[in-house]
Amino acid sequence: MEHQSPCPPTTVRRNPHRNARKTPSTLPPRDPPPSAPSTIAPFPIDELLHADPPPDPPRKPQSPSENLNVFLRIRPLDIVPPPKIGKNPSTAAVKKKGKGMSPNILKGRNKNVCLVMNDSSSVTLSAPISALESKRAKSEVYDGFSHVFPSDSIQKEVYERVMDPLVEGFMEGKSALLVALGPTGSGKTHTMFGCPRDPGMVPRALQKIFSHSNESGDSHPSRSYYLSMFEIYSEWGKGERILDLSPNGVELSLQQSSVKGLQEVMVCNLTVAESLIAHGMLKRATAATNANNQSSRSQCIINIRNDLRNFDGKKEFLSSGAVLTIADLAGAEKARKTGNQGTRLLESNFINNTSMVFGHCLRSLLEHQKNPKKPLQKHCKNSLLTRYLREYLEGKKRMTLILTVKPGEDDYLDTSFLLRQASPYMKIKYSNLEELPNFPSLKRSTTHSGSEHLKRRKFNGSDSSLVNAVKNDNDEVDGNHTSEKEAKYEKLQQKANASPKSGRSAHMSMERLEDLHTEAQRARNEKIMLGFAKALWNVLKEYKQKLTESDKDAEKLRDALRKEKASVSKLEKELEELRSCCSCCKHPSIDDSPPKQEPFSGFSATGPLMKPSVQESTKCVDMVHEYNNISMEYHSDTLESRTSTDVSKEWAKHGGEGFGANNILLDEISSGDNVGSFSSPMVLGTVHTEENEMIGQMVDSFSNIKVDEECKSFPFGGECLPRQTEVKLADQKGENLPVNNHRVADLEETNIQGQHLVSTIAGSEHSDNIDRSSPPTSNSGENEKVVTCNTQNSSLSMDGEIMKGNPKVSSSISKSHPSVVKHDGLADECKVREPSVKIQSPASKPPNCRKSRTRKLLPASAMLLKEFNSLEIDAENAKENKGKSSTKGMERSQGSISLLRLLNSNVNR
Ligand SMILES: Nc1ncnc2c1ncn2[C@@H]1O[C@H](COP(=O)(O)OP(=O)(O)OP(=O)(O)O)[C@@H](O)[C@H]1O
Repeated sequence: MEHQSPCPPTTVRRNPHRNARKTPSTLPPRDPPPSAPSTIAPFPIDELLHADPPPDPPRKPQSPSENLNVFLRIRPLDIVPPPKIGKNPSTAAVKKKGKGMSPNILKGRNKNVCLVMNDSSSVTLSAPISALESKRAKSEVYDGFSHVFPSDSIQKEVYERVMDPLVEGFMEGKSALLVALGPTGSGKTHTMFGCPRDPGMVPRALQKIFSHSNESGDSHPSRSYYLSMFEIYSEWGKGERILDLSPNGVELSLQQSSVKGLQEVMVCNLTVAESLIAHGMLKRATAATNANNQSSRSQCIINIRNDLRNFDGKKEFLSSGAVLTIADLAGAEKARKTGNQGTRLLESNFINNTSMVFGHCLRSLLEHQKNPKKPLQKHCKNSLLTRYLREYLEGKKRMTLILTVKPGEDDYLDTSFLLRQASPYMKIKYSNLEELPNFPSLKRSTTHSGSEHLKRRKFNGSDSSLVNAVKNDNDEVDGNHTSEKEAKYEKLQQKANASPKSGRSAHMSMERLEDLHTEAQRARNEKIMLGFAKALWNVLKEYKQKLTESDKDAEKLRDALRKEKASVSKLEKELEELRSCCSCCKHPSIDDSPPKQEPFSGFSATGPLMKPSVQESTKCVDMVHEYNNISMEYHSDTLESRTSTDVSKEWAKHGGEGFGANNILLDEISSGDNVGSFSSPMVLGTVHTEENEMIGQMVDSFSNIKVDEECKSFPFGGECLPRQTEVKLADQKGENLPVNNHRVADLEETNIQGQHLVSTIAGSEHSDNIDRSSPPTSNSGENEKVVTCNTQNSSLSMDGEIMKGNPKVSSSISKSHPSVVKHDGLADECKVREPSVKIQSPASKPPNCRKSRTRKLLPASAMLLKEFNSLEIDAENAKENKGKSSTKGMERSQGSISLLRLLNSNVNR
């Protein structure tokens, strides 16, 4: 029974291509595709899976004008799929399988594929039935790949096609970048790193590099390589981070397009390099998902830098600074397929976002190249990966892409997405960038338009004169000429483009041109550094100037401070001297330094009141002034310090000259101006010596005298001349009499002024209760009695009032004269003086005392008489006492006698 063979279920009639892209016309012509019809006839899938790949086209040398190389690698289909997370408890066993990275191909288990290889540069993507919305089949042809690696391709083949040209270029000094793109589990990591049994691109590249180095080790001893490895990851979705995958690597940061702090390990042999790579792979973040049991969760980047230090003199190596970069990106993944949750889901977002940004950058570059008016979008700044690969993504450096896909029907959407996204990249064109690496002028110009790249690429540099001109210009290090050099270089390129030449001479010229550009770059760097140094120098100069000014100001301040200190010390010295003088003044020697005629302001002898008296008075007036000074000193601050000896000496010195009535003092006292200060307890309370006591008594006596300005009876000068006449009379009458008795008797017997004088001495001028009826006596004893009686009366009669009026002053006075009370005569005098002082005190004065004051001065002779009496009493009492003061009293008595004699003689004259 013959059965009609049914229509094969796997036969799918697909619609004609809708989005299939023809090979770009700019691509080099490839071998005619075996069969790339627009409509694919139904064919068994087994044929597709197990059919031999079409013969590879002959390998052509990479043209400088070729487009972006995009390779496609199809992962084997029959690999044991990873167990579902959480459903299979034996995950560890599965992981162990996966770790072995040996494809466990289950032949015939899943023969439904969606991607078939048409030829070495094209594939056809057929949508599975389940994915079709309608019954109409859908297939897409993607052509134009640099090469398509079938599922059974081996690592070596991939390396030779993809990596080896880059390594060779790297060895020649050309930087290169290889990026693996593809959905999760598509074999990116396997392609890049492989396994020990089947190493991937990186191990093979290292093997090639070091084998080449070993072969030419003797001739190029200066060549060295540095390896660095880092990953960009996202932890808990908190942004991107960079981790150094080298041993002792730490977290890094990205500045501009360079990773700051990235460790570069110098590798001198393959073993070291492989161990570093293995260590980095162990350190790299991976996790198991439903799509891949060891899924990469980060973007891993490996840099191999070729550092060529010297030249061998024969061959010129331009590999200095060339970097070979290999990037294994984490594959885009769908949460539905991976089953990611939580952290894995956040990582998926980061991975998908990075892949999307990467694609945006390349698409923007492509659009910009198509239409130069369209600006290059700045998508690179949206992720660390694109920022790091910015120069590549902006078309400044050549890069290579290898796409890994899974051919299964289940992976149709992922594969379709990747092919649709990446197939346009094949149209990205590169100018001759690799031949002119790291040229600043070129870097700037490439950002403007792609047409300039073409111009540079066509440059053959055969015009040696122009090259020499540029070289000569480059010899100048002056940075100002660098821009001119660059301009000349641009002109040079334009002229060279106008007359292109080919062949070996053009290539050599290009190499020389590279040297010139290297020198130009050096000069530009020097210019930049020179400008920076100048700016820094200017700033330092400004700071130095400011510092100098500040130092000057500080020096001025220091000088001023020194002066101030000197003045302060000087003042302190003066103060000390004054203090020492004060202490010395406590024991002044008047004999050695007689007081000068510089009256104290409050006791000035040259005041308006005293002027007429000075002119008209006799020497006695001068003596009064003399005493004025003495008294001034006495009352200023030497009152308490002057010893009896000093006073006696002064007394003896002045003899009859220096002793006299202190008119000014009297004036001041009687006017009440200085009563307060004069009668201050502080001053008077410090008087303890006999001399001070005596002087105090004298001053007190003076204070009793009131100058009657209205009566004009001042005895010595001016208006008081009548008194002086009366004094003369008294003097004429009592020549041989004792001075005291004579004076007192004369005064009391002959004129009213005498009585007035006596009463004034007694301080009874203003006292109404003084007994004025006491009869005067003519003998000395009576006189003395009268005086005593008068004084006693006055004192008795005054005491009560005064004590009431100013007990404080009275108390102070009594304290200041403690010894006076012991002697009757002196006590009487004191009793007389005490109330008189009190009478003159402000407290006892009437309110209008100052306006209606009367000044009445005693003749100096009267006062001297009074004092003389006291001295006599002192002399008599001295015998009863210890005898010390008697001698002094006698001296003073003698001085007083001589003084009185002199006074009398002056008066007589
Ligand atoms: N060409 C191949 N031949 C044999 N096995 C392969 C091939 N490609 C991938 N595999 C296997 O597939 C599994 C996943 O591969 P790999 O981890 O390289 O995928 P991936 O693209 O890096 O995934 P992810 O993006 O998640 O890291 C590995 O077990 C690997 O051994």
